[in-house]
Amino acid sequence: MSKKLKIGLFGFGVVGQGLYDITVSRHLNLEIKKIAIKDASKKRSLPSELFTTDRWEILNDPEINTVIELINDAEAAYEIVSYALKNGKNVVSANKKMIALHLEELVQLQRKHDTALLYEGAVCGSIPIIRNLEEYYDNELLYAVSGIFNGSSNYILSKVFNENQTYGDALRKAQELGFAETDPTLDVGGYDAKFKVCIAAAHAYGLFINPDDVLNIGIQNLHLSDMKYVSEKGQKLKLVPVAKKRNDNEVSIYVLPKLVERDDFLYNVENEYNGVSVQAAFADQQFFFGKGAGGHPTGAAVFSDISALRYDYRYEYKKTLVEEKVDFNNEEVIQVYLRFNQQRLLQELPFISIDETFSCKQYHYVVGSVRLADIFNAKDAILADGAFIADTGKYVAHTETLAEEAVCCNID
Ligand SMILES: NC(=O)C1=CN([C@@H]2O[C@H](COP(=O)(O)OP(=O)(O)OC[C@H]3O[C@@H](n4cnc5c(N)ncnc54)[C@H](OP(=O)(O)O)[C@@H]3O)[C@@H](O)[C@H]2O)C=CC1
Ligand SMILES: N[C@@H](CC=O)C(=O)O
Repeated sequence: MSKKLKIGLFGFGVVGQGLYDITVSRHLNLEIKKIAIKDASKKRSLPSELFTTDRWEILNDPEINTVIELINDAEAAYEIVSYALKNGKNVVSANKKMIALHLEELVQLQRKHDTALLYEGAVCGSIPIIRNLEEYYDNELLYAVSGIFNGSSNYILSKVFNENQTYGDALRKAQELGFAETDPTLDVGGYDAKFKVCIAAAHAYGLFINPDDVLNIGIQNLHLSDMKYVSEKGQKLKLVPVAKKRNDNEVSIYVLPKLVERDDFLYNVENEYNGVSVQAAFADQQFFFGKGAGGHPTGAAVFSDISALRYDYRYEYKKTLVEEKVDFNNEEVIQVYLRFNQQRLLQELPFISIDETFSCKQYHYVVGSVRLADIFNAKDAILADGAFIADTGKYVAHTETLAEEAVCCNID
């Protein structure tokens, strides 16, 4: 027999309303008792008695056993979620920024207070990736989790490449459709994808990472010359977060635009759709595809978490408990395309090797190998130059191997 859920809902925006539509169309054993919002003067589609601007009406109501947190303010969300967990309420949240910034502590709170926090909707909207990483890949050796994790930037890239829309128009449309974050820099700057991949890494590898230590550069400096380069090569450009094993003990995590070949599953992922590729030792490559943003797709993931709470489902974070720990670092070497304006940028971003160069009056580009740590250190300079950097996806031997080769060949 499933538990009756008495719900306090925080947020009645794109996702909150999407979730509400789903709950009224499916008859689970649950009731939304109160909805907390911020602006009391906004017109609502439901009776006014259902709404409050006082969070304590929900948090201190002993009848409410489940809090659904769907607000667009990560700091307030952290206060609400941690208070609820400490006070015996289970929580569902879609707030990837809040979760990624506080995950380790939120896991401790769940353990200490015997409460559950579920957040499938926080990573890739409707795609059920967290529960799969947690349960299905429980004992599988995972080499890599990567893909398209941000619907807004993918929507923008689809519109500018396939429909000749301007970047600004496409971004505005993504905002109108409710895909973009309140601050869209989070989307186009690769922060949102970074928060999501950090959460995924906790379930894939048992790693709690400070997102500030992870490289993220997005599509914000995309220029016509970059689009020309990509199209001439018959490739597509996607914003791709990567979490991959370098060896038994080390994991690399980063977010960069990526040049994608026609035979890559990501090539055909367009608009607000997301795609998650899991590379596992025995299952080999698997690909999950679905809507990554929007009220109903995200609401569906939140609804599935609510449904799971009726049966006391919780994440066990099993991989954080194993003895053989893995570490995160930025030592990986990748091949990148870098289009830039000022030659001095190459002093800030030291290339290990250069495979292709081009120069004209307006701009220059190089294709070559570079350490993630060096891109991380040069991030501000890259963005200030107006440069655009993208992972070519071409395999590069690890730094140690390159260093060994340099010694063999007597290269400095
Ligand atoms: N949009 C999407 O496709 C997806 C969004 N998410 C995440 O879901 C969350 C909600 O996003 P979304 O629905 O798009 O956001 P919206 O901006 O559409 O809605 C935000 C809601 O939060 C309410 N709110 C803000 N601050 C507070 C507060 N302190 N107390 C109570 N209510 C508050 C707002 O109130 P009011 O109505 O009064 O303004 C509004 O109802 C975010 O964390 C987002 O990152 C996750 C996956 C997909
Ligand atoms: N802004 C996000 C919303 C879903 O997480 C996105 O565009 O993917």
